[in-house]
Amino acid sequence: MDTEAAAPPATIALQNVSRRYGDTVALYPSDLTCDPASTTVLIGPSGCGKSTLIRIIAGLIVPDTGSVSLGGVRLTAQNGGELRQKLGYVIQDGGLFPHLSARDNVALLPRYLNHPKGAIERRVQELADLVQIPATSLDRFPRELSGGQRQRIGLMRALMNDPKIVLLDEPLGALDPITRSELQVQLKAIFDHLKKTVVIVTHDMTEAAYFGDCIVLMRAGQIVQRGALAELVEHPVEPYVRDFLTLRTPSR
Ligand SMILES: Nc1ncnc2c1ncn2[C@@H]1O[C@H](COP(=O)(O)OP(=O)(O)OP(=O)(O)O)[C@@H](O)[C@H]1O
Repeated sequence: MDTEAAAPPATIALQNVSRRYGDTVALYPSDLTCDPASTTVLIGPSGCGKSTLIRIIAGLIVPDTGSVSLGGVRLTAQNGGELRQKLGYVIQDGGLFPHLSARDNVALLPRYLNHPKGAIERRVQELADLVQIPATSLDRFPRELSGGQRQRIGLMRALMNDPKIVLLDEPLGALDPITRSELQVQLKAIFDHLKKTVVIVTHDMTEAAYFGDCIVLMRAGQIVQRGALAELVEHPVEPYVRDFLTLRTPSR
C-alpha cells in the first residue's frame, strides 16, 4: 500500500485527477487538498464536474489520470473497497434501499461486517438521537418517510461506522426550504461536533457560505478558485468568481 506517513488521518489529497466521458471532459487535470476536520464545499454551474469530483474522492469513479489519497493512503483498485468502507457517502434523497426498513438500511454495512448485534443497536439509537429521528420512524420503509427523514436516515447510514470522512452530493437539494434550512443547521452542528472531514456538493451559494470552511468554485471541468469565502470575496482570481458570488448570494 502506498502511504504518505505525514498526512493526518482524514486529509483528502487529489493530484492531477482528470476524467472524460467520450468527447466530454468532465474534469480537467486538477489538484485539491481538503483539510482534516473541516468542511469543503464544491460549487459551480450545472455540468461543471462537481459530482464527478466527489465521486472520484468516493472511489466510485476511477480517474483517467492522477491519484487520490485518503488519510495518506493512496486509493487503488486493490484497496478501494476497504477504503470506501471508511467513508460516509450521502446522496440526494438519502439513496436508501426501498425494500429495507430505515433501521435495516442503517444497519446494513455493520451487519455485513459482522459487528455484534448489541453494538449495532446501541449505535443506531445514538445516531437516531443525534439526527433527531424518532424510534418509530426507524421501522418504516423509505417511501413511508418524509424527504427530510429519508435524508436523516441516509446520514445515519453514512455515520454508522464512524468514518473520518463524510461526502455529501447535493444532500439537501430535494427538500422544501423550511426542512432544508432546519437540516442545514442540524448538519452543521453535527459536523462541528464530530470533527469530520466533510465534502459537500451544492448549487446554492448561501448553503456554500454557511457550511464551507473552504469553497471550491468550479467551471466547465476546472477548479477556478479554492479558499475561504472571505478570500474569494476579497481576492477573486478572475471576474467569474466575483460574478458568481454576487449573482448567487441573496442579500439577507
Ligand atoms: N456517465 C456519464 N456519461 C457521459 N457524460 C457524463 C457522465 N457523467 C457526467 N457526464 C458529463 O460530465 C460533465 C460533468 O458532469 P457532473 O455530473 O460531474 O457535473 P455537476 O457539476 O455535478 O452537474 P449538476 O450540478 O448538474 O449535477 C457534464 O457535461 C456531464 O454531462
